[in-house]
Amino acid sequence: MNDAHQAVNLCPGDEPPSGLPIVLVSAVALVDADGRVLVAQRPEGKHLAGLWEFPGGKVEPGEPPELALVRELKEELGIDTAASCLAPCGFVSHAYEKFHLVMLIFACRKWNGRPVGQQGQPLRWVRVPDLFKLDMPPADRPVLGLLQALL
Ligand SMILES: Nc1nc2c([nH]c(=O)n2[C@@H]2O[C@H](COP(=O)(O)OP(=O)(O)OP(=O)(O)O)[C@@H](O)[C@H]2O)c(=O)[nH]1
Ligand SMILES: [Mg+2]
Repeated sequence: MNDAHQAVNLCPGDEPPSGLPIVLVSAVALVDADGRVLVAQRPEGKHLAGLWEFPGGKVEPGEPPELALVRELKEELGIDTAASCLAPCGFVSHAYEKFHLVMLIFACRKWNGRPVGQQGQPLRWVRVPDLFKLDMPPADRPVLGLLQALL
């Protein structure tokens, strides 16, 4: 056991603040009746184009994260849901080259409508163990562990 007065360095990899802007994103694990999760392929021309992601997007200033996600799900997938249908799962914090991403992850099992990529982005329903085989953004890896534990 650690002596309370003893200096310990538990996090030797910690670095000083990077000065990168923080970007807050809300994203969702949309879960169907078979326990599969929806992923979308990021459109051409966007950061990390071609990778499979959890639908969602940037939280606007003053916007509650749940409402940002309800808005994004309408814009990106054409489905309707509500803040009360979003269960917080966790978050990831990841430094990209030009910004630091803080992404809140919600699970959602109730929505109206059939998800269709509104910018033509391909969609796939994937079992959680199979998510590990997909090409996803580097920030998303810890999310898979979260989903494995929770779903
Ligand atoms: N939606 C989403 N964004 C992710 C994931 N993983 C990840 O690193 N991101 C990053 O989070 C950032 C913001 O996401 P976004 O591009 O969906 O934002 P958005 O829908 O508001 O798009 P816009 O800025 O073109 O309007 C992007 O740089 C994206 O690469 C993920 O699983 N889902
Ligand atoms: Mg988006």
